Amino acid sequence: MNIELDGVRLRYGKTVALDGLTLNLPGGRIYGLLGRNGSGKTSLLSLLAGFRRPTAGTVRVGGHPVFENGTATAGICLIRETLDMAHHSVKVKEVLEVAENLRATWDGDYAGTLLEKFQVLPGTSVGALSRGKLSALGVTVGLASRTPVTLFDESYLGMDAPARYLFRDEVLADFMQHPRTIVLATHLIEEVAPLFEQVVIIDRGRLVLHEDADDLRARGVAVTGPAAEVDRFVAGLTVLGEQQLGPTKAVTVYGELDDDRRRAARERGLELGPIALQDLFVHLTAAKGEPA
Ligand SMILES: Nc1ncnc2c1ncn2[C@@H]1O[C@H](COP(=O)(O)OP(=O)(O)OP(=O)(O)O)[C@@H](O)[C@H]1O
Repeated sequence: MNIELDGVRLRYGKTVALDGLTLNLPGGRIYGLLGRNGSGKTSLLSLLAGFRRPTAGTVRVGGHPVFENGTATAGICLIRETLDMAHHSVKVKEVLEVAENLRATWDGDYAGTLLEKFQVLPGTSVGALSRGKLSALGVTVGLASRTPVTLFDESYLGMDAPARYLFRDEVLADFMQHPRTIVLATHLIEEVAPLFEQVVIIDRGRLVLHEDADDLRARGVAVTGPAAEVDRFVAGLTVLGEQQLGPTKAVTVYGELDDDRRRAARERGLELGPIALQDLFVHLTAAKGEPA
């Protein structure tokens, strides 16, 4: 299901959270939504879920405006860091029952399997869950809803590393079986970056880029080899970071290398490798005076 934003502006009183955002996200893909603190990610996802009305511009999902449109929002599931809907006395199994009643696409067996994998007991009350287990319940609801548009807003914060890896693997496996539009807003970029087909970066409410993840990765390169050779090779390039271990140095640079430069690197015994998406993100969103 396609997501389309046209000239979207969102204000909270005097604060402009989103400022003229125009974006077209074709359906059936996994998107990474990246942005620094306060850049507008949660605001954007709230608009997509129909929780808020844009101050200006249009938000359409599957071709339809979403605000106050129950038919459209039935196919959209937003999972935030904490479960919005659950009072602390409600039991886990009751949360799943509510989700089942809300979503025609709900898969109860899959929800049960996920709870087992995340080791969350159905009889536990929500208030008794640890932060990580609460997040696990949230992502269980998000995945088992199988809504055509599923939005995860930092929903796995608080989960330990094995649980986060489980979440990542489940997103991929379930997406392959049941393709849909998934948007993941995250600060743990490298952990989930392998999932992203396309990346959207926003900063101060404005679009910085919307690009294929592979094209974005190709915007930078890691150069590794003998320190002196590496220094000579990267002279004049935009260096994002460097690490040295004994005589070997690894430098990440911003900018694509043409074939001649790549050949020259090989002739000097230098290795060229992919750069972390997180390094590019830091560079592209660095404020004046910050390391980029
Ligand atoms: N309910 C609100 N009332 C007033 N201002 C708000 C409200 N919600 C968000 N804002 C402001 O809107 C801007 C965007 O916030 P938003 O929560 O969308 O950013 P974010 O990218 O999700 O941030 P983070 O990564 O820190 O969660 C910020 O300046 C924030 O202070």
